[in-house]
Amino acid sequence: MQTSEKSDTDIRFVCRGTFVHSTAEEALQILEDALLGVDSKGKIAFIGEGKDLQKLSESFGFCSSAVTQLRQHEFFMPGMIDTHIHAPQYSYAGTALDMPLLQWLNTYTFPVESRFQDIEFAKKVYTQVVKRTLRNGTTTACYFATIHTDASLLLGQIANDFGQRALVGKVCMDRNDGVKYYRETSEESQEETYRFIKELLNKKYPLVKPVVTPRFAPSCTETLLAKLGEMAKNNKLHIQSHISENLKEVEWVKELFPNSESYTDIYHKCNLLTDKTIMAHGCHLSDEELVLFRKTGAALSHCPNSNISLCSGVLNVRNVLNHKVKLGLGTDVAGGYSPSILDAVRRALDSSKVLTIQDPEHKTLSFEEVFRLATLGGSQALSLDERTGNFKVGKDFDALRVNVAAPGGPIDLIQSEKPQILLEKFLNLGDDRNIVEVFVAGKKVVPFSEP
Ligand SMILES: O=c1[nH]c(=O)c2nc[nH]c2[nH]1
Ligand SMILES: [Zn+2]
Repeated sequence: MQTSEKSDTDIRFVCRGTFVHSTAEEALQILEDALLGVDSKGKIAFIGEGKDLQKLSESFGFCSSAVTQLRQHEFFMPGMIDTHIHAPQYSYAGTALDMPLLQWLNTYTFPVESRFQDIEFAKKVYTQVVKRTLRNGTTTACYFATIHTDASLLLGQIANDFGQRALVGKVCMDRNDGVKYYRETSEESQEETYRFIKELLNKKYPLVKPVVTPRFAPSCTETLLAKLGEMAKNNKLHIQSHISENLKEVEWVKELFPNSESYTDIYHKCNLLTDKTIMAHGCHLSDEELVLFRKTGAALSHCPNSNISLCSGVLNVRNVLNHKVKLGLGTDVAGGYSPSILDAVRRALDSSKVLTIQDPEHKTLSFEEVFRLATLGGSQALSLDERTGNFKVGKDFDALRVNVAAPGGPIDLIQSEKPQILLEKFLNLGDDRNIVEVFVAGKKVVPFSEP
């Protein structure tokens, strides 16, 4: 039994049933007939066994009749973590997947992102993306916005209003020869990033924080990258960017930064690789670069839908894990066409199988391992694992109540199944119809409450 030190914590609610989650030791730990109590601050106060109901209700002072009992085919799992998503690109998700990265950015992405100076358009898209991801079980999202400070602040406000845990980044880019009207001067980028961070922190949103966001090395001069590194260091901020997604991009980076040893070295020299850094993709990183990630504590976001959709490459997740680099999953909307981390789970499994087809020695990822990437792995990658990622006393209760046999849902259960099979079916076949409730920091955020 796990309990918090103080037994006089006010209990907000208690649930009883099956809980599945990951730990450092076990990719899948199943707690059957467990009792989990959430305190008035939204934190997990205790996790015990159903048979100890009486004892727990006495020491924590809750009424045993007020316990919510999960039904058959239901379980709780930790909320899923999207470690890389472009909120503005949700406006064209599901389209524009017919060209490689660099052309794709110039043809679709930059023209669309430039529209977000229109705050009404931003409000519409950002409300939709926050609602859609929450419904799909994303309790934490690490968002790229655009270069527009006020619209980026609005994204933070909308995530806060709907109760999603989020890191939000105002995008920085002081070079863009492809689409010249979508870029800032270096001074603007620095000043506006400073304003963005200050204003967002001043809001004191409990779950929404800023993240320093150079788009990627080709969009930024070395001067800007170094200034952003300094800003992140002085204010102990999160950092996000892209790295080694596509081979043409890697070649281009070599031309733009001839004095750097590698793509990773550029970010490293500018103080942008820290234990609060998350870099998307990394499909073409060398082992030496992975060693540098490990040394600095920087993390990778694996975005398999995007990597396949834009024909960028296939990340060897097994190799990343063997290098002990922190790793989470990302949808990378809209290079990835799906806003659901369940889709990222499936594409990660498919990608791993493709690697096994190419090399039978490759050790395919199991669904349990990918489940861990979608939850605990994501929280570690974002350095938020003190707060979220699994069910541990003292962490926030970020959770999905899953009903595998939800009426009208996509899964037909022929017979009663063990929790491990229920989870596997949900990961492979489930969708938002199976996610009957979503909790963030102990607050029910789905179904949405009436305004
Ligand atoms: O998948 C991606 N999406 C983007 O918007 C982007 N910008 C730089 N590199 C990128 N990769
Ligand atoms: Zn991206």
